[in-house]
Amino acid sequence: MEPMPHKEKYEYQGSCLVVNAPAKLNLFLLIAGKRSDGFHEIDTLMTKVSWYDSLRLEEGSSPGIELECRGRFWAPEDESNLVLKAGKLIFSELGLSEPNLKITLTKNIPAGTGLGSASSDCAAAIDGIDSFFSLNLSSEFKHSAACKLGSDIPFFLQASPAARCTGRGEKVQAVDLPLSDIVFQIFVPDFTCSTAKVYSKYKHSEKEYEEKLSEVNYALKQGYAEKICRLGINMLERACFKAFPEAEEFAEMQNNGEKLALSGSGSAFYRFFTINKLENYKKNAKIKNYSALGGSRLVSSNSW
Ligand SMILES: C[C@](O)(CO)[C@H](O)COP(=O)(O)OP(=O)(O)OC[C@H]1O[C@@H](n2ccc(N)nc2=O)[C@H](O)[C@@H]1O
Ligand SMILES: Nc1ncnc2c1ncn2[C@@H]1O[C@H](COP(=O)(O)OP(=O)(O)OP(=O)(O)O)[C@@H](O)[C@H]1O
Repeated sequence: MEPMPHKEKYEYQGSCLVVNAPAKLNLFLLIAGKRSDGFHEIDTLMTKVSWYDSLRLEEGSSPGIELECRGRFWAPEDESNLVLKAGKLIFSELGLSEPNLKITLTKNIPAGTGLGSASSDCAAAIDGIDSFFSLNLSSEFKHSAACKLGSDIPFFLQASPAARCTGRGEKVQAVDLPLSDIVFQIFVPDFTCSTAKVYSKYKHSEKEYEEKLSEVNYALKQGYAEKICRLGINMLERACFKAFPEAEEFAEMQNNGEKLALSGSGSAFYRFFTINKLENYKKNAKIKNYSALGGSRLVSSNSW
C-alpha cells in the first residue's frame, strides 16, 4: 500500500478545466474561547493532503450554472452545494449575469468527516471560475467570498501546503514545515459528525488552552513536523466524543492501543509515520484496509 498519488491543481482537457480539491488534516487544533458572534476563536495548523475531489468546468448548454455530482460519496446537487454558492456569489458580486457553465463535481472524499472536502470544493470553484473565465479576481475578492461561505475555505485558497489559521479560521498564515517525509493514514468511519453540533458541546478551559498553546509553540520552534504530529492535540476531541459517542468507540477499535488523532470536528482520525518507519510497518503488515465507510487511506502532504 503506497500513499495516494499527488495531483496538480489544474488539468486542462481540451476546452475543459479540471480543478483538484485536496482534503485537509488538522495537525493541531486549539480553541481559545467562544466569541460573542457564536463562533469559536481557533488556532490550528492544517495541511492539504493527497486525496482529492475534482471539479470539471466546461461550457454549459444554457445560461446559468449547472451542477452535476458524481463519485463514491454524496453531495447535494441543489443550491446548498458550496460549489454552486461560490459560482452564484462571484457573478452576483461582479454584477454579471451567470454564464453558460457546467460543473461536474466528483466526490471522492466524504463530507462531514473533518477532512474539509466541501470547503475545498468551494475554494476550487472560486479559483476554477476565476481561471476558466480569465476574470483576474484579486486575492482580496476571493478571500472575502470565501469568508462569506465558511470558516475553512480561506485555507484552501492560499497556495501553500500547510498554514496556521486563526480567528474563526479565516486568518491564514503559511507555515514552512518540512512535511514531505511524513505519511498519514486516515481512518474514515461510516458515520459523519456535524461541525455545529461538536462545537455546541465544547466546554472551554483557559488553563488547558494556555498549556496546549505553549506545547505547540515549543514544538513549532523546534521546526519538526513529527514533534507537532506526535502531540496529537485537538481541543474539539472531547466535544466530538460527547456529541458522537460512536467516534470514541471507533477510535478505540481501530488503534491497537495507539492513540489516533482526530481531524477537525471529526469523524475521521489519522495516525502518521515518517517514511522510514512506514517501511517497517508495511513489513509487519500493520497497515490494514478497514471496512469502514471510506476504509483507510495513506496520504502525504500536498505540495501546493
Ligand atoms: C473544525 C474545523 O474544520 C477546524 O479546521 C473548522 O473550525 C470548521 O470550519 P467549517 O466547517 O468551515 O465551519 P463553518 O461552516 O464556518 O461553521 C459551521 C458551524 O461550526 C461552528 N464554528 C465553526 C468555526 C468556528 N471557528 N467556530 C464555530 O463555532 C459554528 O456553529 C458554525 O455555525
Ligand atoms: N461540495 C460539497 N460536498 C459535500 N457536501 C456539501 C458540499 N457543499 C455543501 N455541502 C453540504 O455540507 C455538509 C457537510 O459540511 P461540512 O462542513 O461538515 O463538510 P466538510 O467540508 O467535510 O467539513 P468538515 O471538515 O467540517 O467535516 C453536507 O452534509 C452537505 O449538506
